[in-house]
Amino acid sequence: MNSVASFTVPTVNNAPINVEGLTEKISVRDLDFFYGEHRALKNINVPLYKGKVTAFIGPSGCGKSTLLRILNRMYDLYPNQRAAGHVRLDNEDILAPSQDLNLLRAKVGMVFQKPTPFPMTIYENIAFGIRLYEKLSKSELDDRVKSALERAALWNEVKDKLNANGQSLSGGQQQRLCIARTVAVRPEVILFDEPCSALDPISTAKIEELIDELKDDYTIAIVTHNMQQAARVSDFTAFMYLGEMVEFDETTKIFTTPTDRRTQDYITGRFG
Ligand SMILES: Nc1ncnc2c1ncn2[C@@H]1O[C@H](COP(=O)(O)OP(=O)(O)OP(=O)(O)O)[C@@H](O)[C@H]1O
Repeated sequence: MNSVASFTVPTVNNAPINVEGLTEKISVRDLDFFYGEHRALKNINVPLYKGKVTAFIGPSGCGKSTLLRILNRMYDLYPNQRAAGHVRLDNEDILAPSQDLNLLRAKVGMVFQKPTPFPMTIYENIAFGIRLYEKLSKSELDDRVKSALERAALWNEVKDKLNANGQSLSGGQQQRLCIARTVAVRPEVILFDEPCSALDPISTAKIEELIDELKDDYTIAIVTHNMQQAARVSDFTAFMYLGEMVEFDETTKIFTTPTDRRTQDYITGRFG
């Protein structure tokens, strides 16, 4: 963790501080995670900077998805899964038992590997989530649905068929629908877990463009196996190996002059 050293203590009295003008939106500190007895994450320390995209890379099984699923307490849905340590969102520990999970998941949205539209209309796919959190008038709801679809660069393709089933869209459109659904509840952080792995190159390019646009308003984390994608979309990159955070740094640094030999070997395709 040599190059990450300057990032590991960016708090003063538990308050986020600026590191070279950056604000930590999420601070992961001394985090362990267990599937039953299996310790899948070991002493993870990493910041997610506000308004930036952070990519998580590393060989299969190194713990990338596990880490992402902790950031909105998704693991809480499963027995025998346990996190220990600290994850602060705006300085509030989201691992605290008192954490309101609905509120947390409204603030920290997630887009999965496989597009997962609900078996309902395009309109309802978006409106459904909004209604869980807010009571809006019909016209306010219409406006919100429209702006979420615009934000996800899907409006022009679906504006004349909002009553069609969401599952009738192409894979790439379905993934943008899922992004619109996430954006519609106005989260502060968006987690992308290999969002393009089921998509063709054109749809992938659209999602990458979208991520680039979204980062102006959201803090973004993305798990990807695609090194070019990590290099293209992210500002910071975290390289994980066997449940450990090996190196975290600016993406340009990770891809040009990584500090750790294992990072170098991974990005040059020597393993993984
Ligand atoms: N539900 C589970 N029960 C038990 N162990 C699990 C479970 N999910 C993941 N693991 C283990 O935790 C470790 C980390 O898995 P995780 O899925 O987070 O890795 P990953 O880096 O996202 O992998 P991939 O790139 O293949 O998706 C692995 O050793 C995996 O076998």
